[in-house]
Amino acid sequence: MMAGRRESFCLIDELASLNDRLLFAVPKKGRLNESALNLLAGSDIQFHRHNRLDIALVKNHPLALVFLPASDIPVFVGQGRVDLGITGRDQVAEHETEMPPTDTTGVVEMMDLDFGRCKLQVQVPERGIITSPEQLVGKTVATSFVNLAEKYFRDLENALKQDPTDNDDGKSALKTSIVNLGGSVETACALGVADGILDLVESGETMRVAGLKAISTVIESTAVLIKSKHVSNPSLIDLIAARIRGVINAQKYVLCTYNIERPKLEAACKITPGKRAPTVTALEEAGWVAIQTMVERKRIALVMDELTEAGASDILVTKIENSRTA
Ligand SMILES: Nc1ncnc2c1ncn2[C@@H]1O[C@H](COP(=O)(O)OP(=O)(O)OP(=O)(O)O)[C@@H](O)[C@H]1O
Ligand SMILES: O=P(O)(O)OC[C@H]1O[C@H](OP(=O)(O)OP(=O)(O)O)[C@H](O)[C@@H]1O
Repeated sequence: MMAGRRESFCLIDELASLNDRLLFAVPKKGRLNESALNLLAGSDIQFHRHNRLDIALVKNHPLALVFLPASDIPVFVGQGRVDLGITGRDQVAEHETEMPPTDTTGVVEMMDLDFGRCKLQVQVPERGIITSPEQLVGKTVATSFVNLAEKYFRDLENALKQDPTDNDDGKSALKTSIVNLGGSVETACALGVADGILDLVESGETMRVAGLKAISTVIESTAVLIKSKHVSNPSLIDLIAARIRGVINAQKYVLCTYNIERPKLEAACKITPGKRAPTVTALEEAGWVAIQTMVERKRIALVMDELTEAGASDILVTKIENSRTA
């Protein structure tokens, strides 16, 4: 209790002290929280968050972080109440299905952040008789993505109505009912709440353990940086975006250096073309050059094999701490 009284920060006081600070929404919990915070740390956005307070002033920029559920971030940014945000593309799509963007509302996607990769998939019991989403028409589907589910099944229902090959076994008149669940959606079929679900899949482990299989993909998602259509300080937004891009590129690429005889240079450059072009430096030893180039981290083992095959030697791979590239 004493600690609570000593640290008597409250949301209203913090809001009053925001002045002209740009507001940046960050997922307050869940799957995107840790990676988003790592991205801010890598971008040198320094803040101290008081216990339970969902606003934190950034020490080294005229910026304040607002910690919100990932699903609410498109609402705040879309209305221009918050300038920037990190959330999933699936959450943006869910919001925009309910509230289609206009010239002045809705969000602008600035950057793919390369984490939080998952698919929103229609799933049904593995041992059941349903093998296609059309067979779910007229049945019950549980999800946290009610707007995307409504749209997906309304579109399916309309397509079935218009299908001339449909010998109308009654499906065309049917309406699929969508049940809104807050979480643990994968339990809905086993517990008799729904015939199928619409839920996120990353590794597939949750789906497998629940005895479900995917029969269709509604959307593929990653975390994205979004901005509002009413940004107050575009130069600060650009600075923050450039820093975040630097951190992402540093995570995505490694620096590869190697030596090669000049006649083999052209073949080697085809293997490692770099982001713009490889840096080629003459070596003291006649006929040899050194190459320095950025390579996608996920391809580096294959690239090293191919370089060795092409005659490269002294291949070194180093981590990039940060970067600014076009
Ligand atoms: N298994 C996963 N792998 C990768 N990304 C995921 C995964 N599950 C969710 N995400 C991404 O993280 C976002 C937030 O999902 P999460 O389940 O963490 O929500 P949350 O903020 O905890 O909210 P709640 O649990 O209240 O629905 C999703 O919209 C999606 O973009
Ligand atoms: O394919 P997987 O790697 O198993 O991940 C998929 C699971 O992750 C998410 O749920 P989360 O664990 O965040 O909890 P929730 O069910 O409460 O949303 C999602 O809703 C799936 O249930």
